[in-house]
Amino acid sequence: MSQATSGVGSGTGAAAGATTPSDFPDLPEATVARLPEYLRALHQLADTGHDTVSSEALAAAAGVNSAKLRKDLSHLGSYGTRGVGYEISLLIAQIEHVLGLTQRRGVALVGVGNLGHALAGYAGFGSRGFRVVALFDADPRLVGKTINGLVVRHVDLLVEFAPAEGVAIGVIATPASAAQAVADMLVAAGVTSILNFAPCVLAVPDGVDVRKVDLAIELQILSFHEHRKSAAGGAVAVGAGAEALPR
Ligand SMILES: NC(=O)c1ccc[n+]([C@@H]2O[C@H](COP(=O)([O-])OP(=O)(O)OC[C@H]3O[C@@H](n4cnc5c(N)ncnc54)[C@H](O)[C@@H]3O)[C@@H](O)[C@H]2O)c1
Repeated sequence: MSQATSGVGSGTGAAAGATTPSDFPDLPEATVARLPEYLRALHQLADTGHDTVSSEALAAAAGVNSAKLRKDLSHLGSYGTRGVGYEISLLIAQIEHVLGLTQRRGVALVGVGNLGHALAGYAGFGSRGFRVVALFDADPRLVGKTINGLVVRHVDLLVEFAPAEGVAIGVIATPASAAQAVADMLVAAGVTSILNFAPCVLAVPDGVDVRKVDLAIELQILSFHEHRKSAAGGAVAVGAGAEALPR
């Protein structure tokens, strides 16, 4: 099993269409996590009429340093051309190929409360290679409702319907107390990739990948940096914009 918290994540040597993820068995996880950033930046550059981009400009657009970007892309066999840079369309095709984005993957959302409802209507999935194909919830008041053209089914039907709907990735947006049971259902339905928004650790069998998104963790990390900055500045314990918690 692999479980990770997100926070993050041409003059090409290898032809884009000829590569598969198994061609890159040693691709570092940190590089994989940065590829979507490069892809986003490359699409933006292509949309604004650019054909080529220097490593410095692409690195700036992706928010990384250019040495790291060149190293990342060298793992894919992309070295750019001196004086020209990377050919944008080729690099897009290659990164999409490595990330397996050449086919649109079906996503099931489980839990369509505040967060799940918002995710169900998120246009960014479609434009980035994903399609929400099924919605599940346990609340009888939600079951049968249509959200963004999809009918909410009872979660008890997940194992039956997920394979039929071509679900490749399950997104859990239920309370933490329900998340493990939902993960078990997704696994029973043959889903091997799970994005977990619930604040808990999931136990899954080998071969199932779980990524966790937790905005509170990101805020806590920022809080640590705020805390350190105020300590360095000799400020009082409660900094600007902060309020003491009740004891
Ligand atoms: N990761 C983040 O950054 C982040 C941000 C906000 C919320 N969350 C988490 O996301 C989850 C959802 O938050 P929310 O605000 O949408 O809560 P919510 O209460 O509005 O929605 C939860 C939904 O899950 C459904 N549900 C409960 N048990 C279920 C089950 N066994 N099977 C299927 N559906 C079930 C409920 O009926 C409800 O519709 C919570 O765990 C919350 O802590 C995470």
